Amino acid sequence: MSRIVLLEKIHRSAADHLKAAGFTDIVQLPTALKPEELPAALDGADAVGIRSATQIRAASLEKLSRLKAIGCFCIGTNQVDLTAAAAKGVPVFNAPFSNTRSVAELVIAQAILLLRRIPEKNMRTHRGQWDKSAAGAYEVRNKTLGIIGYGNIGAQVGILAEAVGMRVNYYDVESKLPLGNARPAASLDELLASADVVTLHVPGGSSTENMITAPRLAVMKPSAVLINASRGGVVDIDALDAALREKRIAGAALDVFPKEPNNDKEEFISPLRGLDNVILTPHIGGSTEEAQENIGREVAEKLVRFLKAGTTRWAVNFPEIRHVEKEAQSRVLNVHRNEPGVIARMNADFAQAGLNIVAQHLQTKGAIGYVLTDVDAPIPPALLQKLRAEPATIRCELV
Ligand SMILES: NC(=O)C1=CN([C@@H]2O[C@H](COP(=O)(O)OP(=O)(O)OC[C@H]3O[C@@H](n4cnc5c(N)ncnc54)[C@H](O)[C@@H]3O)[C@@H](O)[C@H]2O)C=CC1
Ligand SMILES: O=C(O)C(=O)COP(=O)(O)O
Repeated sequence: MSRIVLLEKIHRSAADHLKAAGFTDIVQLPTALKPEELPAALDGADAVGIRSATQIRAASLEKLSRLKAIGCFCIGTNQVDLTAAAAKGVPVFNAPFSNTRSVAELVIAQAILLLRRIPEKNMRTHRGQWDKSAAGAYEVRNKTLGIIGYGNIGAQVGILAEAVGMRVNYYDVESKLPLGNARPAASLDELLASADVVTLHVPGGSSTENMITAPRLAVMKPSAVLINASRGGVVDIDALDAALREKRIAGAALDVFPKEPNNDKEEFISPLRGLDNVILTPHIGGSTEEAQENIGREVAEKLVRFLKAGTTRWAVNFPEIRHVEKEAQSRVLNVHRNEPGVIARMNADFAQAGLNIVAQHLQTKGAIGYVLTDVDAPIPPALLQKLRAEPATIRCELV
């Protein structure tokens, strides 16, 4: 029976779904793990569930030889080395839409709070000051929202922003169909210069690392505010700190940080702590009851389908095979290097063992080939060994 380890307080809906599907060996841990803690914690694990904080890089994957699947119980997957995982025959799943709305609602709330200077007013009122003044406080109506990254979250933020009367501009590296009255900007700087509220919704990783630096912040209006609920590395935090302290921009709301604590015992360290015009939240953009319950169920279902049937629909790094139940007594899962002749040789091995193939499902993605073969007989251990010994084989197992 497969062992599944769930980290980072994944919602109980995940364990409930896994148990209902017959998986009883479930280990649940409340925190993220550091790379050096992974081998011991995941010893014997067939699948692991993480959220955004646990980094699974190539070096860790090398040590996790039994691991067959990774479930990211969130949207972002930049915390996993997707290429290294695919090369080890490990599909990675996520929940690409489940917390979109939660992030979009938070961003709209932050836009309103920042333009009304609520963070400062809140701090002052807590300190006993009665700063009843309209100076520098604005409605969001008729203001321009600049969205960087017009994907699932960015587009939904745009729709909600129009509902409160904002004009919406967006910038994306891909050509995107504008929703509502949103308008694409010709360049990042054009978008930054036009916006009263700038909000970031790009993926993390090397392509967006330090996308917002001092020269980019200098293009923004002094009255504008910046919201980042994407990934901490997207903004050069020292440059932002300087821009805020020198009042070169009016405020910021940050939900994500270059360095985030792994658990609630570790202190959160940031130069932005204590600034009155900044909203800081502990990476809770997607942390609503609704989103977490949905995510738990959705990713658990993907893991169940993979562990029980080998199907990989919605895997983010792997050839996708649509869900089909086992159509015969045995199903052989084979991950291999995508090169000519592999399937022919494999099928010859089945034929030599006197086995008739009932159904076969093949997909490839880049360097990786993936095939499920259904046979109406038990698979002899010698055949399994032979298939595993094929030079192009990365992983070959019964499901
Ligand atoms: N704060 C939180 O709790 C949460 C944060 N997130 C973060 O939000 C990110 C975005 O999520 P989705 O909208 O679902 O992803 P998505 O993949 O639907 O959209 C990302 C968009 O960014 C665009 N993009 C990529 N590189 C770009 C660049 N250099 N410049 C401009 N545009 C670029 C893509 O073309 C795409 O349209 C996730 O990758 C994740 O890191 C997601 C959920 C919760
Ligand atoms: O969904 C995402 O990408 C997020 O950033 C949310 O991460 P979390 O599950 O809250 O650690």
